[in-house]
Amino acid sequence: MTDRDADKRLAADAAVREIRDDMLVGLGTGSTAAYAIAALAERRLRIETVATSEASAALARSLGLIVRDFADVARVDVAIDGADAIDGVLRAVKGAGGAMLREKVVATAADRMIVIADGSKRAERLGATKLPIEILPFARRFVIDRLAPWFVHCEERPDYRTDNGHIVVDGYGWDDGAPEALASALMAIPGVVGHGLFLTEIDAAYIADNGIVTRLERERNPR
Ligand SMILES: O=C[C@H](O)[C@H](O)[C@H](O)COP(=O)(O)O
Repeated sequence: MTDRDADKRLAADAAVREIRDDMLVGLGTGSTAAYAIAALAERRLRIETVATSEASAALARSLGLIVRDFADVARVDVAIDGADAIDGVLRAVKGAGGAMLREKVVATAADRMIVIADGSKRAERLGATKLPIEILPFARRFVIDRLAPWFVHCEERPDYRTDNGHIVVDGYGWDDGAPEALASALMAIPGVVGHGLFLTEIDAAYIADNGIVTRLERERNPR
């Protein structure tokens, strides 16, 4: 296990310690979230889960966790998920694994949303990280054209579909001075179904650097 993987596991273990019997837990997607899923399974709590991707659902079930269909769920107690970049005020970019739309739904449904990460994910500025945008395939060309003013360049992921059957375009070189404006502008383009900017959803983060876990809490939750 690399140091980075060890830190992912430490952050995941710390977050999973918040989980209690009878909770409904949102399972994130990606390599860090996978450590949380494994840690949850190891604890053998009396919990149920919902998953933000088919991959996480399959992993959780293979480890013996109960995974409910989120379509039948209105709220979640705690969601635990990774991030591609997270800043000091708990704003994040997610979606390198293409799961950002379901992740945002589950994060918003959760009373408490916890990000887990190794220290490489700390970011002074979010704009240095590519921003994934999920797009209705029908609107592909139209949306890419409308995205152009907001990014230095955009790249469509080749031969790729999300669990929702959509395509993903990664936007590089974006102005992170007013991310709320970018988030609103993206969602105002018909055919954009989601994006990886998480500006208000995250309540806490456990970030592990070289074996030391730091917990960050949102001081004032504007939701
Ligand atoms: O779509 C993927 C998710 O947003 C992941 O949570 C994110 O990309 C972090 O993944 P990892 O823990 O593998 O770096």
